[in-house]
Amino acid sequence: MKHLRLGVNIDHVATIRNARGGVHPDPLRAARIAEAAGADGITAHLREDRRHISDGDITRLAHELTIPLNFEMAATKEMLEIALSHKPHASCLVPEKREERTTEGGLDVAGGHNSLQHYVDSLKGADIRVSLFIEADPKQIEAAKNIGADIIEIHTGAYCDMEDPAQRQAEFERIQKAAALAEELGLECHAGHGLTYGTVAPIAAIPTIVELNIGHFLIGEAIFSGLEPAITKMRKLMDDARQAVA
Ligand SMILES: CC(=O)[C@@H](O)[C@H](O)COP(=O)(O)O
Ligand SMILES: NCC(=O)COP(=O)(O)O
Repeated sequence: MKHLRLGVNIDHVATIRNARGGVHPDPLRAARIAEAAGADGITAHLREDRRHISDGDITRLAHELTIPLNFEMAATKEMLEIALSHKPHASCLVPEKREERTTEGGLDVAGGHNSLQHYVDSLKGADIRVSLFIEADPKQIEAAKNIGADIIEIHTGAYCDMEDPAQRQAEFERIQKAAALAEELGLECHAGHGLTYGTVAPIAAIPTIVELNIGHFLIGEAIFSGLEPAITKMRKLMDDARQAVA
């Protein structure tokens, strides 16, 4: 059974910092705590509007982290230049709409692959692993393979938000099939967005998923329990779910 990695997304440490300006709380300090608590990597999304993570945060993370950095970025010239200057372990291309509250869906790789090809090639040319954040849709997964992505990250937001059990089960099965297709095509499969203690186990039990990226819930939970205990608990829920299917 493949090891299931946990990437801790620290964006919302920066959200809290930015509410007052200044330097507290520091996302890099959160990243170090995450590592001590068993995170395998750190994810940070430098949004075009800089609503949370800043350019300075990315510089510090890229230079000071001892675990891999997954740099989430829109497919823009500005972000590409930043990625190429820091050479993170991986870059995950995500769709971005300035007015959205959070990432609402996946990239349309199948419909717009010509525009993404340049970004995939440039990042890979700099030895940066390329991930595409997409919906659990076979068309998108095949398109990701065709443009040379190394990884897909399946958007789990809809699965997490669905309240109707039948609908959630249907979305879960779509994710399960998508993860199997990714493996068949030789793509590494990650998943994330909106995952919580309550929703993580079924996703963690999908054997062809090798990494989960989790942020907003963990940072919120850290207010009540502390960051290290919140991550330790998430890690245990993931490991227990994985063990149960081994
Ligand atoms: C792409 C993704 O799922 C995360 O980076 C997420 O977007 C971060 O949080 P916000 O959407 O709130 O910026
Ligand atoms: N790519 C998903 C991610 O990094 C974390 O999303 P969330 O847990 O903050 O919703």
